[in-house]
Amino acid sequence: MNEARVPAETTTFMTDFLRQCGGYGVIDGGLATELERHGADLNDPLWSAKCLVSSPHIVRRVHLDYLDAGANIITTASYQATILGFEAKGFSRDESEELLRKSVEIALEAREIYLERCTKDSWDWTASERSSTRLILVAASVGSYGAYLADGSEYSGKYGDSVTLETLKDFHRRRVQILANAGADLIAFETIPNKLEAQAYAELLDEEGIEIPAWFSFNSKDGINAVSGDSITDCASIADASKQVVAVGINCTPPRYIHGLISLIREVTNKPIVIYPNSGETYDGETKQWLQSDGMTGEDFVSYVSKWKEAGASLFGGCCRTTPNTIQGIAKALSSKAF
Ligand code: MET
Ligand SMILES: [Zn+2]
Repeated sequence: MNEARVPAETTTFMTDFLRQCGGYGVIDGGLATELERHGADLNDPLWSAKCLVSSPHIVRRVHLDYLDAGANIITTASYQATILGFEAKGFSRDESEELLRKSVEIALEAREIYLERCTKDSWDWTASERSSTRLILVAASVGSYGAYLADGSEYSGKYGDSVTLETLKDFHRRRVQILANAGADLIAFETIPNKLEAQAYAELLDEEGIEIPAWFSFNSKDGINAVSGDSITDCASIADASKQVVAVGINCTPPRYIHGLISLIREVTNKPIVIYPNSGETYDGETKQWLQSDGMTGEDFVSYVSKWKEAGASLFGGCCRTTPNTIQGIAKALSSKAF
């Protein structure tokens, strides 16, 4: 680890942000599934990144809906945006890189529109003071190699023996560089299925001298391990060891597993814990449909947020199939508690 290159402000980036927000941060909810609710057809290897090409206005609209719902952090539509993915669609290398930048630009634009609107709408001094101090971060989403494969392997984490640490680093390198230089405040490495990919991200951040911080967020389907079977404590330890990682956690995982996972992660790190579960429904890759399963519903999910905060998490949002309503519920639940 080349600590000399990690800016001093990176170390305290998230704790400073959380302090300024009153101790916790609200993240947005599902982006891709919300784009679908707005009529986007994402049945495509690019998934949500398809909208960067076909309907950037819907992406901006959804970012704005989440800001209106109370989110302090919005994540870009770059989850499944990759240079190889765009090239497979016939875009040139330059055009592909431009589309990555565009994902960040749309989110920055939404933030600007939102803040401007707040200032205009404010009718008294108190309101304008409040809106001008509302902190909003743009997190550039990076989905896993498995997400690019678009074969559901971000939910198995099994890439086969031919995929090595170097394969993963080479796959993500240019994409991470571009997103880091596009004006985002941090990188959200999301739905990380295994240790190998976490290690690849940690090494990339270090070797490429990436100047913005990052969070690492894993997914689980048993409440103990990442989806690949690697233990969640091993995964979180890799995140803990990277100076540029400012929060560690779980996303796109059923709400019923979250409490236990927070406790496991807390055993190996003192970094802020980020959680943004999915709605608890399960995705059937064959039929391409979401199925309601037993356990918590979206409403229960919101009522558990304060428990998750007590267990040690400090950044809360939603993943697939959660909506601006979910985020509004989370924001309300947190603001009504005296923590
Ligand atoms: C499969 S997890 C997807 C995460 C991404 N940020 C989204 O909400 O679209
Ligand atoms: Zn998800």
